[in-house]
Formats: sequence, C-alpha cells, structure tokens
Amino acid sequence: MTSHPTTNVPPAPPNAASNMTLDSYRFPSHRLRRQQQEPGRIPLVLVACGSFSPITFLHLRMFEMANDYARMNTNFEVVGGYLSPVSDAYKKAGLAPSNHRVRMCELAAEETSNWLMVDPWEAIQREYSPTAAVLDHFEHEINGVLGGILSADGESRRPVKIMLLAGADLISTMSTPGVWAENDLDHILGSFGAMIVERSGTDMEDALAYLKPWEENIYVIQQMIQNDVSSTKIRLLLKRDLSITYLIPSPVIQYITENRLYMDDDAKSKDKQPTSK
Ligand SMILES: Nc1ncnc2c1ncn2[C@@H]1O[C@H](COP(=O)(O)OP(=O)(O)OP(=O)(O)O)[C@@H](O)[C@H]1O
Ligand SMILES: NC(=O)c1ccc[n+]([C@@H]2O[C@H](COP(=O)(O)O)[C@@H](O)[C@H]2O)c1
Repeated sequence: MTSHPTTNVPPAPPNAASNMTLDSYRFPSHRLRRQQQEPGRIPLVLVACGSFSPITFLHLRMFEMANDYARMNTNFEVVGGYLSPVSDAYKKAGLAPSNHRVRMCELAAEETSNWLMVDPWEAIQREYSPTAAVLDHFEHEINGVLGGILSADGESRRPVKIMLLAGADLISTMSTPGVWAENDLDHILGSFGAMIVERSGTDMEDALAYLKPWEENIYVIQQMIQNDVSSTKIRLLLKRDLSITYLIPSPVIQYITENRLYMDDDAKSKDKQPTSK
C-alpha cells in the first residue's frame, strides 16, 4: 500500500534551472515581479540558502511566513523568492548531488507555488560560495543587470532590497567562532538583512545576543504552527524504508524514488547524471 503518486516526474524543460551549467547559466526571473503593486513600500526579494537535501514543506513554508510577516509588520513588498541550493563543494553529510537537489527544489517550487524560483548559480559553482557572495550575486543580477523594479506608478525604477531568509539554527551559528567571517556577517546583516524563522531547539535570545549591532536589520518570525520537519529526519525515514508522504511535496517524493536517492550513504555520490525521465 502506498499513498505516493504513481505518475512519473516530468522531465525538466531545456531552459529549466536544473539543466543549467556554468556556460548556459541565465538568472531565473520568470516569477520575479517586474513592477511594484504597492506604492510607498520597499520592494524585497527573499533568498534562502541551504542544502535542501531534500527540500521539505518547512523550507517552502518559510517563504509564506516571511511574506505574511513582511505584509503585516513591515514596509516591505515581497516581489520574489529564491531557493539557492549550496554547491557540492560544501561536502555536508547527507548532501545529494547538486543536480538532484536543484531539480527537487525546482519541482517543489513549480508545483506548489506561483512566486518561488530556484537559482542554480550557487549549486553549479565548483567552489563553495559563502552566503555573502551569494547575496552579492542576487544584488548584481536584480539591481545591476535587471535594473531593479518599476515603481507602482510606472515612472521610475527602484532598487530591490535583497534579504536572507533562514531558520534560527542558522543564525545561531553566526555566534560560533570560525563559522562566519566577521566581514561577511557585517555585509549580510548590515547591508542586506535577514528574516529569521524560529525553530524548536534554538533559543532565539541566545542566537541574537551576539548580533546586537545589526538587530535593526534582523526580523524574527514566530511559527504559529510549529513544524520541525528537517531534511535530516526525512533522510532518516527513507533509510528506514518509512513513509515520507505529507512531509515533502509529492513530486519530490516521486523524484527521490525514481532516482533512488538517500537509500544509503553511497547513493549520494554515485549518480551525478541529471535524470532524463
Ligand atoms: N523546521 C525548521 N524550522 C525553521 N527553519 C528551518 C527548518 N528546517 C530548515 N530550516 C531552515 O532552512 C534553511 C535551509 O536549511 P537546510 O537545507 O540546511 O535544512 P535542514 O532541514 O536544517 O537540513 P539538514 O537537516 O540536512 O541539516 C536554513 O536556514 C534552516 O535554518
Ligand atoms: N560563512 C558562511 O557564509 C556560511 C557559514 C555557515 C553556513 N552557511 C550557509 O548556510 C546554509 C545552511 O548551512 P547548514 O546546512 O550547514 O546549516 C548553506 O547555504 C551554507 O552555505 C554559510
């Protein structure tokens, strides 16, 4: 008995993020709002950096929570949201090959949302890109190459604020010596800013204590419905041959099944070919 979908995952279109290489890379902007809808607000793009091995509903929920938070509590207008999977050079335990992680993020974004996108730029780099460099890349693409966004009255162009979207566990690593360069912290939290989703197991006050100099640029989002699904727990269930249905999007489950991901520790490093199914 299975509640998994039985149809095959569709192949990615040729111009999809998951088919891009360093040579063919183009910044995905198909869902980026090109004109503001609300005059007087500051246009905002949210960028979530992470392993996404695999992507879960909580990763997707973070964007919805941040969008609600921005609308209700700030003067920002969210005009786009990006998932930026880390490159294979990160070498974290449980990291499936980047082509698979990008495709899973793409399936999740395309199938469950009308505003989220996946940027494969970080994932396809041979070297690891620190988060500050990833945010610089978004700044360059959105405000440099695309020239920002058209104002609501259509009469001028405005720069878009780029902000990191992360869970509290990530922000708590910022006070761990040696994990983040001091300059990078200042660049991320001083120039860009961050929206932080609380996470059980992380004390928000402790996590923020070290980050006082930048507190005006840090927005803390409480989860009204606690969800502590994590990629680690999903991988654990898969290894034990237990169901992951209703924890991650069904096309992603289907993709994992078809590509036999997370079956054992070797599987992640062996199959580096993009799926052609
Ligand atoms: N349950 C959760 N609550 C709040 N934030 C979360 C949750 N799960 C993931 N995040 C955040 O999502 C971002 C991407 O994280 P990542 O892909 O490393 O996910 P993860 O589920 O924590 O992974 P792993 O279990 O492999 O360490 C991070 O900023 C992380 O803090
Ligand atoms: N120095 C840095 O820029 C730095 C340090 C730790 C984590 N990160 C980023 O945070 C994200 C999540 O990392 P973890 O899965 O290790 O929590 C990744 O995208 C990673 O690149 C960046």
